[in-house]
Amino acid sequence: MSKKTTKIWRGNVRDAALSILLSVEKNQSYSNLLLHQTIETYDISDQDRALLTELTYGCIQRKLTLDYFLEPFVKGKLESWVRLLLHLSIYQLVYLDRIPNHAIVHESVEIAKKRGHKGVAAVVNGILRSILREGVRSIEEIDDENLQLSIASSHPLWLVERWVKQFGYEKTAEMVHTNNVPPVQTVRVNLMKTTPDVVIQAFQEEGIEVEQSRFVPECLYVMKGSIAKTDLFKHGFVTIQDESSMIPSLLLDVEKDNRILDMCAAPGGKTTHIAERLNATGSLTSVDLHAHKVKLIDEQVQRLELDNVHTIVANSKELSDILEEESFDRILVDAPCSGLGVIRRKPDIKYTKQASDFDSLHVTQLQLLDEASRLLRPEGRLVYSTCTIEATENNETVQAFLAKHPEMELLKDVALPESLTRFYSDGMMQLFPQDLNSDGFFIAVFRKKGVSQ
Ligand SMILES: C[S@@+](CC[C@H](N)C(=O)[O-])C[C@H]1O[C@@H](n2cnc3c(N)ncnc32)[C@H](O)[C@@H]1O
Repeated sequence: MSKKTTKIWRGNVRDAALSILLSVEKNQSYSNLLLHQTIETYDISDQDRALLTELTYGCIQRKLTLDYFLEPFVKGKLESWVRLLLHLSIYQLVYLDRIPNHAIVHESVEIAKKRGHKGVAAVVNGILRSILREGVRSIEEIDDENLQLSIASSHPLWLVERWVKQFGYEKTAEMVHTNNVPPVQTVRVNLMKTTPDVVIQAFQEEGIEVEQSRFVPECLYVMKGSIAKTDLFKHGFVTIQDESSMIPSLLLDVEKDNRILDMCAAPGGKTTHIAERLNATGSLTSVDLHAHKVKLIDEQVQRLELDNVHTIVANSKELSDILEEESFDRILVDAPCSGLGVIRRKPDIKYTKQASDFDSLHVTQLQLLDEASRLLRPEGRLVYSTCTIEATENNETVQAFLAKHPEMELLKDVALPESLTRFYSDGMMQLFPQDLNSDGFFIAVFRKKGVSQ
């Protein structure tokens, strides 16, 4: 079976979804970025965008389950695009009930003809008709508990086994199932300009339903409506940000005249949050390695009308070459990490990470923390955060850092909203996606001991 053409089939949602799935499979880009590009190139109508998103994310999220359903019906080897086309069809047959079965089969056969030839179309037709006749096999018949969880939730077995060892079966099961549930959008209210009550009222008048979080006071859940095109967003009253990502800035305990450093700042979610909590007399230096990413911080700073942020393009592992040692009251290291806490937003991550990635990230994270300890003044506070739940990058990075830096200690008592205190213990906070229904996150809070100690 050979591929005949990849010419764009304008307006065709399923062909568009297939082209995204193929690019993700070839590691060409992340699904969320491809989705935006494909909506443009395929000229997908407004009403079909939600279906395109659902098909794309659904097939990536359920890849291993779909393969498990497909396998008994396949004789011989299938080309990647044919297998992904069958995933797309099985996904619709099993998980969506608004599209009639005959329409699903018909459309898949048409795509097979267009991308391949009549022979491929006959194979696709035959497999789908057999599935309709016989049904898909049960996952419950898998004996091994971890393998069953891996197939049911479509997370690679090695990750499931690793997490069961680290967190136990129940926590892992809750986490992998939550990873397949779409997140609720959250926004952060810019406290420098307004209050949550005023924003809730203003959104209500525009027909947008939001609810205030009981965890982070400036966080609102968007229950109905879209935020990105509202005036409140354009004029900097709110920022779209996951709730977990708001917590590191709370834990930084910003005081009005602080000199603050954000060492891994782009695209600026936490930097702008810190700046919103800082008085005009305080200052915030925000650093990132990449110029194009620093531009994104500048854009957000401008939108939010913040005038206390100074951005720098630099390697934060070498910042003491350009910034004065022991000169910052607060430092945030929101480190590069494996991102295993954000699988709900970027489902492709779970198939591409390897254990060796955790080790190399651990080294980078330690180098960044080393530099942070040089730049922090005695009695200053350092917050370390990642959006992963992987121990190598979290607890183990913290322990290795403490072992090397006797001048640093974990802060056991911190001010937090009451509803969050149960997640904080011994200077650290590990959030799973199921805890606040938000990203999986890790945060550690350090203090540099005073000169007399
Ligand atoms: C987790 S992201 C930061 C997210 C950001 N704090 C926010 O809330 O929007 C990590 C960032 O670290 C940056 N980074 C990675 N290595 C770096 C280095 N050596 N020096 C400075 N920035 C680095 C990456 O470019 C990336 O933007």
